[in-house]
Amino acid sequence: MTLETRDLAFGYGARTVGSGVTVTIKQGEVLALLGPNGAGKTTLFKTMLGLLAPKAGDILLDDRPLSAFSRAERAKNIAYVPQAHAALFPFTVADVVLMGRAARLTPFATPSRKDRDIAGEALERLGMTHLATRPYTEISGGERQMALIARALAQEPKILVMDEPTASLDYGNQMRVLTQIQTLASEGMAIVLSTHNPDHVFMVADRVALLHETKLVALGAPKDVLTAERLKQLYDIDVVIGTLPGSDILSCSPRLNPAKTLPET
Ligand SMILES: Nc1ncnc2c1ncn2[C@@H]1O[C@H](COP(=O)(O)OP(=O)(O)OP(=O)(O)O)[C@@H](O)[C@H]1O
Repeated sequence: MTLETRDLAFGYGARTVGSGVTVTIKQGEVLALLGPNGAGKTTLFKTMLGLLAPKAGDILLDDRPLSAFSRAERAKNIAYVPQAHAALFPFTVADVVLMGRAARLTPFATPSRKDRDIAGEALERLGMTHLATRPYTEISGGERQMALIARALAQEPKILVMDEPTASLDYGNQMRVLTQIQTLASEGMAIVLSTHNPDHVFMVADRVALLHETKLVALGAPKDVLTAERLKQLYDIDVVIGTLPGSDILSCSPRLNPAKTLPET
């Protein structure tokens, strides 16, 4: 299954946040989206998911307009992991993950043994089984993030869209989630994720797209796109990029500049 945007413009009300985004995400591929705070990554994702109406352009799922798919059909194919927010209702973690099965149930049907097993497997995959009976309102932000990833896996989607999936996770869970992303892609899932960490892009992404000043300024293999010049352009930070002894994965070493002040927001 492929998800494609053609000359997509997106935004809120009268305001266009970004435009001219043309990209195709294919089965088995990890595409990372990188861009400064406020660049429009979440807005682009919500538009690609059909949660926000496009301002211009097209979104196609397997060459068919996304708008031609029912909500249930979309949910069977595409799962979304939003950034974790404070929860309102004290569902257990197991129930939150089971909600990922909703798109696969007929109206008013209750989840079957199989649905519970799949939700249980998703929790296990992320090492979350010990939290299954805890209220979702009484776990940490990082644990909520992991539960939302498990919920998306329980949905058994073909395409997974993840908004900063490692943002609130400890170092170990960041690597566990990145490992799962790699495994899911090798099993054929298409994954689009946003991140603020270029090292994570080098670790798992096949391609990276850079969103800057309302445009997609670059799209390609991480080693070609994520250069010191580009990162300077995006973040106004000097970095050295290279491989450490014993590793064949590129990583960034930023240089701190005490003379620099914080930009005004
Ligand atoms: N609900 C909204 N209504 C109007 N404008 C919004 C809304 N949500 C976000 N924006 C604005 O749209 C722009 C893009 O926001 P968005 O959340 O998509 O950026 P982002 O790249 O995901 O940022 P971050 O890296 O900080 O999460 C920002 O200028 C933001 O202030």
